[in-house]
Amino acid sequence: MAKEALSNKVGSFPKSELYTSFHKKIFGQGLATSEGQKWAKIRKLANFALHGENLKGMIPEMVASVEMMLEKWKDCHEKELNVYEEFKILTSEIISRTAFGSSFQEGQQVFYMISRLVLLADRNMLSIRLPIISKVWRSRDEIEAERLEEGIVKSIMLMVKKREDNAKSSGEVADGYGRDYLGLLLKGYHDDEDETKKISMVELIDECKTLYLAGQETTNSLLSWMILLLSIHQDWQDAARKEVVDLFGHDRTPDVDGIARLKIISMIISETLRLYTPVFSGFARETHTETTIGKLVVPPGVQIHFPFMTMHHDPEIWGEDVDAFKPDRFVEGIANATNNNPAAFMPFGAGPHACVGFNFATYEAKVALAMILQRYSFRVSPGYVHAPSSVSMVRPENGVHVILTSL
Ligand code: HEM
Repeated sequence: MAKEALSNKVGSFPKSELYTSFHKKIFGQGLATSEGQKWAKIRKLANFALHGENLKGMIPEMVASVEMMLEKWKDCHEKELNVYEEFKILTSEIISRTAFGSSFQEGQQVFYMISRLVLLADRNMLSIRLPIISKVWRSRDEIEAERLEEGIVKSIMLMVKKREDNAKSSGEVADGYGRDYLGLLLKGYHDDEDETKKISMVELIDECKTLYLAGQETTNSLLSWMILLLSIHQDWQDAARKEVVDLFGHDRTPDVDGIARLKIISMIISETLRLYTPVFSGFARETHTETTIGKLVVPPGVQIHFPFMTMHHDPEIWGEDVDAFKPDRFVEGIANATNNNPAAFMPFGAGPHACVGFNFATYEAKVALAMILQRYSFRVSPGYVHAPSSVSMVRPENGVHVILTSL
């Protein structure tokens, strides 16, 4: 039923209005929250930017970002490291470089401001706004959120201006904006020939915000939980390392062909996404007319939520060992792992709004994990305290502390 509703073939389950003014400030009218023509226009662009040859072309940037992180780890032999904080910088660096031709350092303020907005949104999820009073009085959080929003817009505008100036000085305005996401958005913004492709500055800014958030927090969560699970399950860590070393040795960097052959790591990624589903629940959808879903007749005005995490922990689908880390449940594919119910596994959502960064995230996780396994073994630090929390994503509240051993 969840898949049917998310597939939304007849347009019966559009996304609901965002919960609070805080969420509106985070996502604006970006890809993750828009519908119809507006969504289709940007989705086409994002598909082009994040798939195929463009995606393959991003692998050297992913590798370079991981190398930067590993360079810092050189003095960490037998020391404790909070990989959650390390991956926060890594995933920010990767999305900054690949989508915006920038760097973590340059985008640092935007990342910080977006994370702060996410915290405020979570804190105010259930706060009630009184219609008249809220017009004249704003809470401290609302005032801070407004300042943050202004700051984010300002920083993105600076990045946009820099790219426009570069294009002008190169003399190639049409193609000089670049082929990354920012370049494609700017081309759309300056497109005077085709009204259907034209993008407004507000849309452009909302898309940048969406990608800064969606492209960073999610993969950070995946990588952190994966390292934790492999620290606990040393047999799987050894198996994954063997696979990597057989393919790339201890110092050859991962390439496209090799990445496609990382079967054990693919299984580990799936099992991690099942146990610690970063996006634990999709955006709510809402019926606008009476709609039939499966055998259910849903009246108009009903909000539908998609608890991906709960679906991934249903013993009827996954068996009695549902809570155990068993990557080999995916060895024969998703249909086999889900007792012939593949729609029960949807860490990246389903239907037209399914994650546009699915391949990007998978490449990123494989490249990072492979390069770490080539150089280090790792085990859980005695200082680690297990505290998964769900502030926007399923994240480790106290970080993931491991002890690294150089190989
Ligand atoms: C492990 C990593 C990731 C997970 C688990 C994940 C999960 C998801 C899920 C479940 C959705 C659908 C939400 C819904 O339908 O309500 C989604 C949508 C989206 N994701 Fe991801 N995501 C990940 C990484 C990324 C990355 C790296 C990017 C960008 C580079 C990205 C960009 C987006 C965007 C823009 C959407 C909205 C798509 C649309 O509505 O058309 N995601 N993601």
